[in-house]
Amino acid sequence: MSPGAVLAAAARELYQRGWLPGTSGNISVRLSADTALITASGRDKGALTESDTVLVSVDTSAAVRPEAPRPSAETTIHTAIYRATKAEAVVHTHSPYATAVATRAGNRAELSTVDFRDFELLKGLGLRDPSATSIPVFPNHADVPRIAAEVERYLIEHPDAPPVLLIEHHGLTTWGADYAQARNRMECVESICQLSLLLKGRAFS
Ligand SMILES: CSC[C@@H](O)[C@@H](O)C(=O)COP(=O)(O)O
Ligand SMILES: [Zn+2]
Repeated sequence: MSPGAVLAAAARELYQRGWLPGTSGNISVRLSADTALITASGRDKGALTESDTVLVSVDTSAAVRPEAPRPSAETTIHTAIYRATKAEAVVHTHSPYATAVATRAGNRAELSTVDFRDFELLKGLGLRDPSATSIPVFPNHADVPRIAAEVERYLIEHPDAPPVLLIEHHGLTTWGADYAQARNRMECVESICQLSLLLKGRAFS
């Protein structure tokens, strides 16, 4: 399968799980040192096809070909992650439990963190110490490049940060060495957030 067909099939699968409602969410894979393929903006992710993907520059976040569809509105966040980490794939969802945790834990104006401890699924995140982690929660600025700049600065200043970020009132982003790993991490975090909410308050200790 071509990278575009892989992205489209991935988006359809995440949509079926209920994690990309109402055209939300975006996925990208790195294709070379300076390029990544990302989902086009505003498309129904449950019906995505290969033609709904766009090649963008990791350096500028712009589409490589001017006639291409408009890339995701959140392309700058993906490219910030590619510049700041060794990620080869990035997944952004509006999965409900992670979004609820981000919204309860966040601070509208400033970066905060949410701490998780002792969940077996933390082992799915590739952490040096999987017994606990601190996930950053970024303010949901209307200006997406401002979110991206804060993400890039945080990841450069915290090289051991988990491959996960939350955006308040918005959603979840994970990344990994390939799409399968990024998606698997997303599923682990969504499940940890669900468990945290079931356990009421434990995510906010
Ligand atoms: C449908 S509202 C969600 C969007 O504002 C955005 O957060 C999102 O996840 C999808 O944006 P997109 O530009 O389609 O990649
Ligand atoms: Zn989003």
